[in-house]
Amino acid sequence: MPAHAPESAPAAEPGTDPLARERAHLTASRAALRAMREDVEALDIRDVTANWVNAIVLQAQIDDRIKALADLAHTPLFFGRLNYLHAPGTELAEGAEGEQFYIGRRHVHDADGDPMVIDWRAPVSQPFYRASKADPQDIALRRRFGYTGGELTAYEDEHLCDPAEAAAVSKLLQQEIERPRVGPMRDIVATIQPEQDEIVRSGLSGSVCVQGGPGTGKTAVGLHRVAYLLYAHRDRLARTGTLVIGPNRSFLHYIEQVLPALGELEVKQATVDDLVARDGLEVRGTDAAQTAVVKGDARMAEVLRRAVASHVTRPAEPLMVVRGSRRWRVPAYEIAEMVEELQKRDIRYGAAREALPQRIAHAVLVRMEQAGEAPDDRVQDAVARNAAVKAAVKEIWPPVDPAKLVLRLLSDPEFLALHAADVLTPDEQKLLLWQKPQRSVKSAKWSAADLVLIDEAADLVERTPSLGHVVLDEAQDLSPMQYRAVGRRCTTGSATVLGDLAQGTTPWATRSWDEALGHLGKPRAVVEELTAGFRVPREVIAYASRLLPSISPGLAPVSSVREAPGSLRITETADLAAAVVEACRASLAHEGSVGLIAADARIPALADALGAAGLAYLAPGEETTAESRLTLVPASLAKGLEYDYVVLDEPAAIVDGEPDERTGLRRLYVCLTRAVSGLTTLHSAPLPAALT
Ligand SMILES: Nc1ncnc2c1ncn2[C@@H]1O[C@H](COP(=O)(O)OP(=O)(O)OP(=O)(O)O)[C@@H](O)[C@H]1O
Repeated sequence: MPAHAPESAPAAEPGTDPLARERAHLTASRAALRAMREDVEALDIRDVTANWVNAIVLQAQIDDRIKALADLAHTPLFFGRLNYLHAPGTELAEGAEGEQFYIGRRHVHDADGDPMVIDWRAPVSQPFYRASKADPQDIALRRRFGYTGGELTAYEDEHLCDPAEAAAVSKLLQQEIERPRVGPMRDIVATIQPEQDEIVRSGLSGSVCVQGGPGTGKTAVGLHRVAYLLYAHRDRLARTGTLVIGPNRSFLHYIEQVLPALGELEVKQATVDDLVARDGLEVRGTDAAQTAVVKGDARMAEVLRRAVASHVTRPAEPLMVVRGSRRWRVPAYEIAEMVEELQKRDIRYGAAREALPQRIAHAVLVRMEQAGEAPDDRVQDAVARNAAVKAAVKEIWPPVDPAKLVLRLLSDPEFLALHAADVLTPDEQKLLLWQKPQRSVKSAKWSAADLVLIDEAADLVERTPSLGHVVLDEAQDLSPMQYRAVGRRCTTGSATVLGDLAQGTTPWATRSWDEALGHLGKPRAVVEELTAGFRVPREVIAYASRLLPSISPGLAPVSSVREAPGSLRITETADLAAAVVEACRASLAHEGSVGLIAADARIPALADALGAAGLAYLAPGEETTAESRLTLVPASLAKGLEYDYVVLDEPAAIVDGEPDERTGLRRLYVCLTRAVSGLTTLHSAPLPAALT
């Protein structure tokens, strides 16, 4: 693959030097983008808006459009070029004229409407990511551009139909991966790999699950998939909405810039706890691991279903409805039939409760007609709202408050036993019950798992609205009940599930994707695997992979795309704190971000040591800047994050910080796989045996 990168760009005339020609196209594209923005800015909406509400809505849309058309100085407007052998869409006939397209983050056109830059998501851009020598997809030339600080400084060509040209690894891809990290996660549009692109562009109707080791690009792929789906199905998703779910705030903060950088401003982000949060209910309690496991077990859904359904009772008395001088009697058995029929239907408790008065009213109307009256719909509505009917419905099909229901299940052993018999063992029931029964919904010490139960109960009463697409990252840590909570938010939409079974660190961590997808309600989702690692250098991933046989025996190690000799250092030391401070200083001598990762319990001591040494540090989620590049990371928050250099403090303490050894080793695996350029492991206690 010929690469071209003049050290100092010669002042060549456009037309002679290819790089100068490309730069001229960049300048012209920038001017065209500016003109597009100015056109939008010049729009006068006074004549077209009928009222002030319209005007506000339209102006907001215009402002978003102006924002989306911003020319960001450090973001290349295009990063690739394709020369087609034939015009796309035409017959592949001899002599059909080829066309050339520049591929970039957004569509730019000139004053005549002709494209200067094509959106990376457009169908004609696809071969940029997928074409190969084996399958050139009608591409004669693929050109990748290299930028330095917003300047186009290099390009790299592949002649896909030239059998004489040897295939080679792209240097620009290598450089992009190794570019020092400062600030939040960035997009990978310029270098999406073929196997990643297949996931990014898979259709909206199907759900996809991606198993991939650390640094294989799962998060990146999930976010680019949302951007792609919004492009391909903009109207539908604008109506139904999209959501990205991540494990915690600092992770969400780390990824929050990626979609806006791709021009997508409307995607919501949340943790699972955010999804199930309810007004007025605070999480103030924690569960012991064993209890949380039972609360997160899918069998709880059956317990809740039975408990909700148990509120319906058989009518004991006939119903008397008085209208004017007439009395209408509906016998108990007839109401019982209505109740049974509603119970059999697949509708929510609340919807059935609303349907019952109408059924009763209908029975009354039939009697009126038999008596020679001619009642209309208004009469039926009036009967349905009649006080006697309302009272009967309240008795037979009372309203259920989801939080009160869960409060009762967790406080009242008899009520729990009634609904959990033959679902949960007596020991499991005991684990569920609060030591001290809680008195009110407001004052109860709800745990995170309790709120998931309340969410399930709420969905039994009233259907949860579904979004168009949900991306679920770090999915391996969810309990079955949490999968259900996510699943009911995409019942009519689709999901992208991302995770790594080896990184599961909760007591209920996912054992198999098939099982998890069943709980999510997407059993037919396709499971894809990503195996090429873009973050961790070969030496470091090989070291971390020694843990795989102990933590996830079936999984193959990640094969890193990068060789970085000297990237791994393991040192035993007597004075750990001093060695850690020194290692942080040494790492800071390099460009890029530095993460000091340690067992949660060791964080205060290390904070003191850094403070005493005059080393300023950030907490995860705080943005690294060129001035402030060191983050002190508790092991429990390291998941999903990455740093150019990682200093890892006392692996044994990280393992010991977890309730069991396997979880401890998994936590260690996560921590060992956060480094892009170098990992320094320091220990005074012996290293865990699985690592040596
Ligand atoms: N095709 C690519 N080109 C350039 N960089 C890439 C590519 N794919 C992934 N990366 C980079 O590799 C790093 C790891 O990606 P990402 O965080 O998405 O991996 P992950 O599989 O989610 O990792 P983890 O399991 O640790 O959460 C990121 O910096 C990402 O930008």
